Amino acid sequence: MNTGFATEPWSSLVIDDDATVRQSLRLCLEVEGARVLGVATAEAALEALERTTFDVVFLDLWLGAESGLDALPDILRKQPGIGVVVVTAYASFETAVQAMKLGASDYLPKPFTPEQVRQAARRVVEAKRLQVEHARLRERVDAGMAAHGFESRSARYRSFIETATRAASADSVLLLRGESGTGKNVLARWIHRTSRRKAGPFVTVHCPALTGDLMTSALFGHRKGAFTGAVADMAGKVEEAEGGTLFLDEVGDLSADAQARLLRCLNDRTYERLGEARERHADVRLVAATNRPIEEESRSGRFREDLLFRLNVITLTLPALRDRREDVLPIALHFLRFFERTHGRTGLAFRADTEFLVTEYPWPGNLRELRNAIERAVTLAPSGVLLPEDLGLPEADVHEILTRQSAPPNRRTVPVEVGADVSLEELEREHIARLVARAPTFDAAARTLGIDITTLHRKRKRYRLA
Ligand SMILES: Nc1ncnc2c1ncn2[C@@H]1O[C@H](COP(=O)(O)OP(=O)(O)OP(=O)(O)O)[C@@H](O)[C@H]1O
Repeated sequence: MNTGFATEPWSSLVIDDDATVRQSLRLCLEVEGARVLGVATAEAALEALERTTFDVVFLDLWLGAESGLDALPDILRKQPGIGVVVVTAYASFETAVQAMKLGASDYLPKPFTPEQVRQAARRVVEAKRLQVEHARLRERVDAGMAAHGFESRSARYRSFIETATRAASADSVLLLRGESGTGKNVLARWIHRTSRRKAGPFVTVHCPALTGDLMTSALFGHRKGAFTGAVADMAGKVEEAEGGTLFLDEVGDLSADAQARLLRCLNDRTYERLGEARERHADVRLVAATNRPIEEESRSGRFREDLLFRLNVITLTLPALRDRREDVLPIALHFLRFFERTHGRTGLAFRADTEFLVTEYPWPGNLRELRNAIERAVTLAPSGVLLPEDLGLPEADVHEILTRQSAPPNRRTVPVEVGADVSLEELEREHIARLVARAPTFDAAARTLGIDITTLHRKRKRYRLA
């Protein structure tokens, strides 16, 4: 009978050198709907973790001659974020603290009751479910935020989006490139939504999170018993994405085996689950992304050249934020309005020097860094007027940019005139100053200059014009 607290199937790895304890933990957990794998040694546990993801691990702190505490960091490295409950007959406050410091989620003293096991498993599984839910909500927030995020004043970016729109409808393999935080994940999701596969699923695989057989089985699935730890048949992400789009983030991190299988899947649309002879057909559109120079990895033999050719048919390279400066302020204002709503604040505005900083800062972390800075300011700023320090940017950069802003314009002997020995900036400043002085309104001045009103205000601030 399954009296389980979890509505979805979940799995547990029990690591204990005592077969009786393994058996009693198995019984307690199976009643709760878990699929359980029991192993006696740390080595067997690490091997199982290499191949299968588990929701919760029960780890005995005394594994014969081995110490469970020593194995704990390796377990957490194999599957970052996995919940580990440490179990021991020699419960002491110090070992508990030590285990928690090393990253354990909970502590179970021996002898335990079925109710204690159930409670410990429930806490870990529910915390994990909440994390997944949080990530899902975050993705929806990002997708919602991006609804206006493809509008642009930059001719270069607009032409990029036009190309991306054409590529989206083509149903071919796409490779998205660009620095970290330029929006490859958001673009991939948008490509899916605008493609003819939009009614199908969109499935993301973050390749660096997977290694070895675990990667192959996560992508292509496995058959029960295919390896230690394969406690049930499992479909892979390729199957999950059937009829839709499979997004491989950081594709350069694919293992050699996964690369070979993916190439075959792209070439003849077939694959097999690990440990199964049955050939399956895949109707999936592949979108891959990388922020690394994958050609170098191909030259060094880490990434198959034939797969790179296959992925590289249509490449979309997202520009860095510093290469589309005209978009920075409108996007920052978009984020400001967005976070105002989500944080229940109103009437927030950048002070003039904050606006100057937002426009001039190079944003090496691109859209992600901009979004985080604005969210931080909206969350922490004590007043409605956002100050430069509210953005939490590196102090040296802030100082350098704000010094530039407050530097008095050079006293010069040469009059600022067309054809004189002056820079374009000085000419622009002078031209805007004279036009604004004589135009009846800022709107009229902007029209004459052929720029929009926001750009005019930005330039007035930048040149410190009245
Ligand atoms: N078009 C957009 N409009 C508004 N915000 C965006 C847009 N694209 C991305 N962002 C913001 O930037 C953040 C980072 O985007 P994303 O994760 O897509 O970048 P990435 O290039 O895939 O980064 P990495 O290479 O580090 O995985 C998103 O969480 C979102 O907040």
